[in-house]
Amino acid sequence: MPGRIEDYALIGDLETAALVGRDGSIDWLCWPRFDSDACFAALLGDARHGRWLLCAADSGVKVSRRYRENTLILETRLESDAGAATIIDFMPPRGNASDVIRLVIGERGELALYTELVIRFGYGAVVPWVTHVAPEQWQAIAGPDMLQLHSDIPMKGENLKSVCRFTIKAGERVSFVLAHCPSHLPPPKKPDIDCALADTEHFWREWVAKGQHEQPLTDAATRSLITLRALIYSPTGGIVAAPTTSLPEKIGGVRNWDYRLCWLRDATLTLLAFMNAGHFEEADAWRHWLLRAIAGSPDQVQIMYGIAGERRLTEWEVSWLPGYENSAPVRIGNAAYSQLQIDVFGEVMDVLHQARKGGIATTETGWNLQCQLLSHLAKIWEQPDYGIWEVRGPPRHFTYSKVMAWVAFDRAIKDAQRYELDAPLTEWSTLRDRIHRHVCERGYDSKRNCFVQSYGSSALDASLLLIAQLGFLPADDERYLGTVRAIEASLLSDGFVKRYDTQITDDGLPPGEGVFLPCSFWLADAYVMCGRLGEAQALFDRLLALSNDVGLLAEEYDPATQRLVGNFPQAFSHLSLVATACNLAHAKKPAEQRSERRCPQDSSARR
Ligand SMILES: OC[C@H]1O[C@H](O[C@H]2O[C@H](CO)[C@@H](O)[C@H](O)[C@H]2O)[C@H](O)[C@@H](O)[C@@H]1O
Repeated sequence: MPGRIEDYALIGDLETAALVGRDGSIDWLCWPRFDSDACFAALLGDARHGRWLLCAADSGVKVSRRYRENTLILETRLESDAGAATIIDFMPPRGNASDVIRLVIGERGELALYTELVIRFGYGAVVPWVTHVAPEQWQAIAGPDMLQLHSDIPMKGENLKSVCRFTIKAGERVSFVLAHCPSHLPPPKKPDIDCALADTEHFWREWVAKGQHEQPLTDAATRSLITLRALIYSPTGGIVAAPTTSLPEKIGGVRNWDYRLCWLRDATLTLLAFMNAGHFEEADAWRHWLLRAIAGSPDQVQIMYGIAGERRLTEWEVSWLPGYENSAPVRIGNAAYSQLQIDVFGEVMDVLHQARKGGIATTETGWNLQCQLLSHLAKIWEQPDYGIWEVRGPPRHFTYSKVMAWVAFDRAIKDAQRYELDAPLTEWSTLRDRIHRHVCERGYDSKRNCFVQSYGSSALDASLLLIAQLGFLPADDERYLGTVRAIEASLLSDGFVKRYDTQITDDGLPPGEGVFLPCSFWLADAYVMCGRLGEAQALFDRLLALSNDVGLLAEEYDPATQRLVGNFPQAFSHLSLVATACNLAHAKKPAEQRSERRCPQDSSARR
């Protein structure tokens, strides 16, 4: 059985990532890309679906973990009366080869360790052809893929696995390097482990140091930024929402989705987090990714793409995997890619607006594309859509979608005015005002004094917490304050926020899921906006306490079982953490709405 979701830590090489359990088992790894087939899929089944275990051979050994400071290098310390050792797990940022390196260092006395490598390509289905090239070198081949293992100690084949029990003494080191390469090419050379470790450490420390922020970031925000950076597919700048598929939003349920894709929403919000923390390089790379991905006819813009901008993301179910703790189905691809979600236009315009303010150059082509997107939005904003939550029930007029249509025109107008860009300003301004009236008339319930999830509905929706931060209404507007109160009264579970009530809203799925962590951060942001700083800090602290021992968060949390649920680690949760950390850092000054947020490099001169 796989571990609990919070038992996993992330390592990655900026093109893919692996999950390492507290028990020393790598239970998830898709190679060579985030969205490739997994060769270790025990996470969604069991050891027979592929994993790589490296752990103490005997029971009674204490385990503790941490990341080496400001890096993605994982250190798992094993300790018993007999001895102590540390396992260092890491993936060097991708060069010519892609490696998982596991280095065991004996520190005291002696410890018995055990390793077991089970390679199953094709999401746990395909048993490879394994050959013994040299005493300490193995190759596993199936179709297009080859894995090569170099180990300092001999492994032996046993029941379609490679296994070894060994002892490590104080001062000794044992290393394992597992590399992926296409099976038609010569296998890569074994890297120098010390150089690879030093380079990896240098890469991450340097990246962290590049951020420019007015106040020092907290450790939690830094860990979130490192996690977000690890979710960027470096060759293209595309960002996955999470490195996993089908970790359930409810254990045993069907709300299991593939997140190894690039959502415009999640990616733009990630970019806002990076820009808040002064990381502009990634913002620029993603802006280029975006312009390539959405290039073409504006009426064909999708809400998500593959990491290289692929458009066909057909969803299918993996019949041979039982799913995480039997939460079936396991899905690959995501049918939501063809949905209309109007908020995405607002998110894209907002991030491009923030990028310009951050001094990231805009091109004429980029601005033309924005203008075309807006002329398309002008035609469709009144249509019902599937909303930010991508409901699989009927489309409707989601209030948040319309608010974001307002955001789209608002930000473009501001850019056109500030940077003197060519634009139909009168037309856009008229439309912006019309959308505002539309939302205030039809998305607002005057009897209950709150905005509602969709026009005509009585349901509430946590996305409406963003209304003030987006600049749609001031935070002291009675309608906004009433919405915050209504959400506090109806959508809280153990003080955390559900995105909506799955018993009331027909989202096309059986009801029941955890609290959605980004929404809980939004409530903390709303408290900041409303001047309720003590409550904001208290909620933020409670949210931080949900992160696991190495600072990672899933998409959701189940207060009943006190477990993290949903895909892991989830960009949406971590980017929201960074945003709230920044809001709290600025909270002593008047709260700033997102539309007016200052950027460390804010300069209209740098276009
Ligand atoms: O629960 C329904 C939907 O759940 C997923 O969407 C959620 O995750 C996305 C990526 O983080 C996020 O952008 C969206 O706002 C969330 O609701 C899933 O990907 C959908 O297919 C599914 O319908």
